[in-house]
Amino acid sequence: MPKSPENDHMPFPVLVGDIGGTNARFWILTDAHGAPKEFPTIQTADFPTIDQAIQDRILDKSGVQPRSAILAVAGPIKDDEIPLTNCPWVIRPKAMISELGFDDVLVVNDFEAQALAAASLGRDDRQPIGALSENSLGSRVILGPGTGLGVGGLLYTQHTWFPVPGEGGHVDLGPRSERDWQIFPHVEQIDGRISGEQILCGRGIVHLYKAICAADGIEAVWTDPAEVTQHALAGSDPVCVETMTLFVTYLGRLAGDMALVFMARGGVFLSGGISQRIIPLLHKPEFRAAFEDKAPHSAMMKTIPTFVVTHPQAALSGLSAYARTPSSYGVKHEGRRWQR
Ligand SMILES: Nc1ncnc2c1ncn2[C@@H]1O[C@H](COP(=O)(O)OP(=O)(O)OP(=O)(O)O)[C@@H](O)[C@H]1O
Repeated sequence: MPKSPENDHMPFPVLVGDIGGTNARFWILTDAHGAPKEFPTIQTADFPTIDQAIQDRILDKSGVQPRSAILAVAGPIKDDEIPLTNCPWVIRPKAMISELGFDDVLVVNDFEAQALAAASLGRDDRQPIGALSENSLGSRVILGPGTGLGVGGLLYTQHTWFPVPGEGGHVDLGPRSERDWQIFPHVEQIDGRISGEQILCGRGIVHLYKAICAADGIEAVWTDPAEVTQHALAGSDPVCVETMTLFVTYLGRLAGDMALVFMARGGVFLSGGISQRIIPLLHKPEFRAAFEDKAPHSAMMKTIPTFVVTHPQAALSGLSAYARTPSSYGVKHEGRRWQR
């Protein structure tokens, strides 16, 4: 099993990687200060193993042999073999050390990487939703609707950022308004319940759209989430407009709940593939209204800023910030760091 040395930094050059189901993205940091060396995004389907992808597209192209790797992956890290969700790649840190020449490999959760980004992103890397554009040095939350719904916390205490990976996308989402009560009986359930991820992700958009059609007794036309958002943005289909109005309402409601849990005075950050594509819809009043509608704490909620993360490689930026100044972050190494 892996060793558990805490608080020592990963030796440079460091390969940072964000390994998703569809795409894998990598940078090499040669030292703690210089700009990262960037590489084109790799489609995971193009290589049978992550090791081949790293060898062909990074090591053979770079001229720099990284000494260590920090990889962010979707899913739990429990063993020496880490399978990825939605892709046949398996991360084998021991083989990366013996065959690819690394001395040190750390594997973290993808929403931990996103949370690290929320600690370090500058003003140019985010767009405020609502009137508040500044944020204080305080705990934060990151929510990412994409293929699923990822949620991460970022606690700030004792001058240190502690990312908290969790499964917040699977909390219950309940009906609230009269219209919700008409629609929710038609939303597809998972084991008899409606979790956040049943609505607040790509396939969730289609679930919600179909539920509205069923509630109103009309025929569903669209089957792709991108079709629904495009018609909502263009105002060309009233059911799509309602779907996305309710989508941002429920996203605001859940974001507000997570802000309450983490007392996220430093703000809530929306990441994932969908948030950036629906920014005009998030700017409509419903998102913030639902976010703030948290009696008896509505006044406090009005003081919490909300942002869309616009940095194209937020997870890599978070991992890089950690690699450069590890002492600013409380990132657990135990059980997920392997050394030569
Ligand atoms: N324009 C759009 N509007 C709404 N949903 C979209 C749009 N484009 C893509 N999607 C949906 O977003 C989801 C993909 O999100 P995202 O790009 O965040 O993936 P991801 O989970 O980060 O992927 P990976 O696992 O490869 O990192 C899919 O369900 C897709 O159908």
